Amino acid sequence: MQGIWTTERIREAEGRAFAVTPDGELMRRASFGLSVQIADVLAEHTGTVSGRRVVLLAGSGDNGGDALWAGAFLRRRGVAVTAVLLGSRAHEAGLAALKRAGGRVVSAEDGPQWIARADVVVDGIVGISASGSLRPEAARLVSLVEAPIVAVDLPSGVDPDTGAVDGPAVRATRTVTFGALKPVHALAPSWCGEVVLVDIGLELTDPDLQRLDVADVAAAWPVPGPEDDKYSQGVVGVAAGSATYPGAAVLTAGAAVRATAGMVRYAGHAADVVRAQWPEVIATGTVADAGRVQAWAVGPGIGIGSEGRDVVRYVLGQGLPVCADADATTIIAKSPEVLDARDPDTPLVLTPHAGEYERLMGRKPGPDRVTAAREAAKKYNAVVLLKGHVTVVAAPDGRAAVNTPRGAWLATPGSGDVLSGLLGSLLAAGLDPWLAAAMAAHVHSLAGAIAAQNAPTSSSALVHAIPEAIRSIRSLLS
Ligand SMILES: NC(=O)C1=CN([C@@H]2O[C@H](COP(=O)(O)OP(=O)(O)OC[C@H]3O[C@@H](n4cnc5c(N)ncnc54)[C@H](O)[C@@H]3O)[C@@H](O)[C@H]2O)[C@@H](O)CC1
Ligand SMILES: [K+]
Repeated sequence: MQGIWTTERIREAEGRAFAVTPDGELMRRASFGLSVQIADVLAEHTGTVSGRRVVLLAGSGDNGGDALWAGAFLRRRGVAVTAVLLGSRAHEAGLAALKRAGGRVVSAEDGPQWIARADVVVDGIVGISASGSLRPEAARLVSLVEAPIVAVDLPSGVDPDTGAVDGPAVRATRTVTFGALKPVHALAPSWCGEVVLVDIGLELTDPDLQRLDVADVAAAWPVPGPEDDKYSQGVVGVAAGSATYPGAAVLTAGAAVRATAGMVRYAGHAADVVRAQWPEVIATGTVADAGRVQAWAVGPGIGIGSEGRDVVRYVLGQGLPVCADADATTIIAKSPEVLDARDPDTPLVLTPHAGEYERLMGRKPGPDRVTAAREAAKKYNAVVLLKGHVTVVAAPDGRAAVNTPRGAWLATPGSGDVLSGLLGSLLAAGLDPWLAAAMAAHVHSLAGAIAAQNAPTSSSALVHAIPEAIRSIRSLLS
């Protein structure tokens, strides 16, 4: 697991580190690491370091200080460094160091001509003390940049704790952060670019947010043992689709088939179509006839009428883990009494997108999606997987995981049905529901990247890419 800490926790850790390190030492570590990364981006984009031109956009706080000190280090490698000072003042020691090293310092007014000739621009405008979007002067200079941007700690203008952007912000090629990952790095990947973590010796435990490593998914993925048969690995029940919309049934059941070696049962009006597509699925007309399962994936395409409501109520009443997706979420939002059928100790995973979230909670998720997911998890005593470009998975006990996607190809019809089938199969295997949801999101986005390979894809292709995704994850173990 990768840990991610809020800026408040980072400040506390910095406070503890300050107390035991000589004055200026943390900034020296940070800015030296930063200078190495700036040189690396220079080399990557121009082929050389010495003789190249770097412009530092330096705000008045320590983020600007990091940039100015990094500029001083780059001077030693023969880089022409120009600092453009923003705000009322500059970090004094950093400014002095840059000047001593032979760096040029100019006002914001003179910035444009230097920015026009820069090979790399460094965003040292604001760091973890930022609030709101870029101020007009900074926004104007940033809009002129054509060179790659290296962001110091985080891209300025993006909220450090939520990743939200509500005005001008920096879009970085690379973000060099210090000590630990902050929420912005996981929640705003398209603004951060590649994120590089420089160790400055902060000590942090109990992360506020987590992100699964490939190794975590590999280690926890259920694998049949020699004693297992088709039942013992967990039988997944899929209640999805309708006679008019059989596609959701085929995709949800198909994802379950591809994600597990165990048995998949289907119940609903699309039984014939499901059987034709997936002969290995045991398909029946109703959930009551489905036979024994260890978990249910319910909802995609079942409709939100009384029949759908009866299906959701039945499934919730079985004392088994349930992934309630799509129409099932809307049914739960509109008729919360269906939840009375549920034993509160049995795992429930809700998988709303923003619109379904609004139905469940009576308000939009808003810019702080992690808090939004946590609040819904508390209210429903369920794991909530809040869909979006970045997926957030929160548990009622406060655990939260983020899945940072690879590209945006997954925004394709039926993609959610696939996630539902994946999640159902992990619940049937007996995994902790929060971990199951985070793992399903991880494999889903990897399968999406495999299916897409930088071109549009479809949910059917996504289903077929699931084994390849699992294989590539598990190959880490061999
Ligand atoms: N504290 C530490 O131990 C370390 C901090 N480091 C750096 O210090 C940074 C934090 O520095 P500071 O706390 O001085 O603050 P920042 O440099 O993040 O911000 C400076 C000031 O800018 C103002 N401001 C807020 N939002 C703004 C906006 N949108 N536009 C313009 N101005 C805005 C605020 O008055 C704020 O205090 C970190 O992000 C990191 O880069 C590193 O040197 C590593 C060590
Ligand atoms: K910055």
